[in-house]
Amino acid sequence: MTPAIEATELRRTYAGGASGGSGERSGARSATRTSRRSGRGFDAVRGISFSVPRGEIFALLGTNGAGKTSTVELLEGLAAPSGGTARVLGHDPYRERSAVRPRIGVMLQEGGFPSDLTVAETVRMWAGCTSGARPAGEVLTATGLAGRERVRVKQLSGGERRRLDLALALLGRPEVLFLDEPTTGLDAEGRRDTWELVRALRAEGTTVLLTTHYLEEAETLADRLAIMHQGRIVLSGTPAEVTAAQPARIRFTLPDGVPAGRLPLRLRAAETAGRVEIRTHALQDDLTELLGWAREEGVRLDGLDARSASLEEAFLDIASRTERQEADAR
Ligand SMILES: Nc1ncnc2c1ncn2[C@@H]1O[C@H](COP(=O)(O)OP(=O)(O)OP(=O)(O)O)[C@@H](O)[C@H]1O
Repeated sequence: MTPAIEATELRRTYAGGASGGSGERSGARSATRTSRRSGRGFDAVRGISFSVPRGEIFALLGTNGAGKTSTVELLEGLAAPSGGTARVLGHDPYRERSAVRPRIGVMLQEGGFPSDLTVAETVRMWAGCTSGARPAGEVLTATGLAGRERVRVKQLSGGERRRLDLALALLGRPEVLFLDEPTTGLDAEGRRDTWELVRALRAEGTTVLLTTHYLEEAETLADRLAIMHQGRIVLSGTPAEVTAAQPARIRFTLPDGVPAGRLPLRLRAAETAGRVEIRTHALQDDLTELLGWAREEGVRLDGLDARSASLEEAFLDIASRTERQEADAR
């Protein structure tokens, strides 16, 4: 079966470079810009490949300015790639827009509806442009906006506007749903409601591609994810695979008079003011060895804490590692 979404060596270059000219979105840091400028302009997306099977939730993560929105816009058919190919439901989303558009739902970062319209009017207007639209009540209930129909868009809170964005994206019963930072601005409850809704959509067979800055969101929601940094995918896989690539951590405090140098050699440890941290890819073996050593030596390991890496650690590690590599290259 053709994947719902397929990106192959996808590239996006903004003409004229990213020197703060008109039309440029904010978010890039100067170091990032320098390394991504080429003769043709600014390389926001630098040859990325991934595919999303039907019915899967796929999350694109990345630092600010990594190229997530630029990628999603190519897949939505809002711009033509500068290189490589994008396929959505087997079609080119830019050239075959009329075949793709009715089958996808798009929630942009900024909805930009007329702010004087009410919620009900906005949904009606949108439904008028959507073939086979769901009843307004259904999408408003699904997104927690039932009862807010008569409120003007300008009177909605930021979180309620995100919900309205989502309601509109759902109107056409999309087979593929693109969600660009769907829960930004939502409170904890709103975020959880959105997660439940996205899971329910997956259960109905909808494919979802989302971008997010909330690592917990990707960890709990995504079947697979990719982490972008400076226009490239630097790590991808299931949340478990991505975190497994990172070392686990064992931390404890040694009693006064027991230097970290007395630990078994295998447990290469970093000590700061008595607190020891061991980073390891063999958590069980190293923990067993450490506990055996402590027992034999009669040493108490205060505040002992052993844990696998989280997605957040994987993410931070990637960001700092690539920044170090860049600094070295400069
Ligand atoms: N129209 C444009 N012209 C020039 N540069 C642009 C334009 N749009 C985006 N960029 C630059 O391309 C890079 C990628 O931007 P993009 O918005 O895709 O990143 P992102 O990963 O979605 O970031 P964020 O998490 O901050 O939303 C950034 O450095 C941005 O400044």
